[in-house]
Amino acid sequence: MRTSIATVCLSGTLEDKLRACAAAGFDGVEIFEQDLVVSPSTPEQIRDLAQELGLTLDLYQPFRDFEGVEEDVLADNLRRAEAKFRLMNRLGIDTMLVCSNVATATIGDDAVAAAQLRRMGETAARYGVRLAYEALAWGRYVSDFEHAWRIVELADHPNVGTCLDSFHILSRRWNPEAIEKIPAEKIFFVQLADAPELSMDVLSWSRHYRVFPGEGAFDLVTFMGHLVRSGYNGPVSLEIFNDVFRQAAEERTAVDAMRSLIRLAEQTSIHLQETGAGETAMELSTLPGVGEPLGFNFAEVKAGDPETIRTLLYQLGFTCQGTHRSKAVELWTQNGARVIINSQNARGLEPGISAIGLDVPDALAAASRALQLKATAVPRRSQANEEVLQAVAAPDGTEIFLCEAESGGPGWIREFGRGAPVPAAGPITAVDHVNLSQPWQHFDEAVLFYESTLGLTPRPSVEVPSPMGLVRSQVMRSSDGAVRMALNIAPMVFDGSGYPQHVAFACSDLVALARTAVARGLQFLPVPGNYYEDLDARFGLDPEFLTVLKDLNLLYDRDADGEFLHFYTSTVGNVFFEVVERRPSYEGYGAPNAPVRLAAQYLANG
Ligand SMILES: O=C(O)c1ccc(O)c(O)c1
Ligand SMILES: [Mg+2]
Repeated sequence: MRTSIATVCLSGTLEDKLRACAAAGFDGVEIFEQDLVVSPSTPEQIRDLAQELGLTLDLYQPFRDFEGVEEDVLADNLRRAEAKFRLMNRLGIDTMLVCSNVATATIGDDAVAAAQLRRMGETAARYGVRLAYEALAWGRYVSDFEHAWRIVELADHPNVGTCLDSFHILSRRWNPEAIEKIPAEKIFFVQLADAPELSMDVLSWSRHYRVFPGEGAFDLVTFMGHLVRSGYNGPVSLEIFNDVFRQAAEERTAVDAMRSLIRLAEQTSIHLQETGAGETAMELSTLPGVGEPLGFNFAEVKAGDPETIRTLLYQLGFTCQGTHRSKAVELWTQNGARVIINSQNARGLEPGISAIGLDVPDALAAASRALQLKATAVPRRSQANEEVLQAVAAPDGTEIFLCEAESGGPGWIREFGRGAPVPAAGPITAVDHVNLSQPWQHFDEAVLFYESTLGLTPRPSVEVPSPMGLVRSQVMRSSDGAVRMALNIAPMVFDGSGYPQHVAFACSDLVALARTAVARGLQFLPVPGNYYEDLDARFGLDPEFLTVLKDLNLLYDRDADGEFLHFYTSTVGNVFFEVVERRPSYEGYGAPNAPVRLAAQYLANG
């Protein structure tokens, strides 16, 4: 699959955009006219830069409001088109996108539109230019890709073909199956965009809310399946009009874009296999398949001064297993819950979650997959007598260690203390989930990253009101729930990196644990009295039980699967801990309690 991307997807100058696209690994780009018009570079300089960067210039776009017009308007449109053909010759671009007329068309007659496109095609042919006619979802007379194709068929000129854009097709709920009826050689170009389900006029939806494939609600895998079956083998190009991407760092957006295409190619390949497609012209590269993660191996907190984290863990019943042989790193455990406190090169650093270890079926395959999906490798030094661990960095900077579970505990434990696991009994059994906050502008990117690299499945996102604004929260989990990660939008007043994140531990007896913690001086996140009155009104709880909850600052929820008890510690630096008890198979996260937690933290942290 030849990958391409429209320059309109990115921020910066045209040169910045080209460099970012090349660095992210795209084969080519579509030049969006406005980017060229505002550039001080000559067309020849842009052509040379693209060549230097190894990028093909696949499309010049858009040419607007050409067809369905009166003869005098047509003459002017042809003059305008010819000027652009000359420009395209200087740029070395051979395909122009012509979108269906939205503004100046007065004649809703296919024969007229076709005849006019044919005349444009005749002129284009003299410059070696091909025209890719695209139905805009809000076109005056032409808004359906099958209609655009009928006009192209009527125009019957070798230089006139069609451009398919998944947004215009799927936003209007046109059936993409009909793509297979278009001869592949008449599909001159293909643009891909995803979008979230929104109810608004289609033009605003298209111009502001498009997202990369996999980040929205469209079924692009099925769309791609029809495209590949048609025999098309040209560029597959991302064309994403999105207000956020237009102001985000272009290098990062381009990587997010590339990741989405790599992932889509893999999914399409699997889909085609499953539906028995056989040989296709387009080759789709796949990735090492990795099973879902099997559990949390560890969570790591980095802290300049480890003392506050040590105290919290002790109060929660953890035991220190000792320090690492060669590094300023400590291991604290309680049954299957392992927390590493890392104070290497961390002078002055506030405590915060720095790494998560996951047990996966095949660590090397998982790391290779993540790297091919443009995760950043984490440079690590291992000594002769140490475990070699695979690690990649997520876009949010969290290091993800890909480990393999071993009976008797991970091998790396032997590098700590006296080398023998300290049996740490206690009601905490394991890490239940990890909650990572994301800067708002990178939320979709984070969801796509964790979904595509780790094989976690996103659950529907929820919005939690807080004194700092609405916090979007999305849980990603493995199907058996052994790995659960919640991604939260950090409210805008924070820069994301400094917004508290947390590790939640699973516990078999929360009340007993809370009592031990109180006795050891743990600072709980205080829960307001109003909450307990509301809880009683909602659930009609046994008064004695309600008193226990209230005295210990415990939160409670209940649904058809069971009951949920949990509490939060106070925040130190950028991290706090939660302890949860699922009775017996409650699957949620106490969503009704999330606003209470956020408001209490707002008050406590100022
Ligand atoms: O919004 C637009 O005008 C516009 C322009 C060119 C395209 O390819 C497109 O899909 C939309
Ligand atoms: Mg388009």
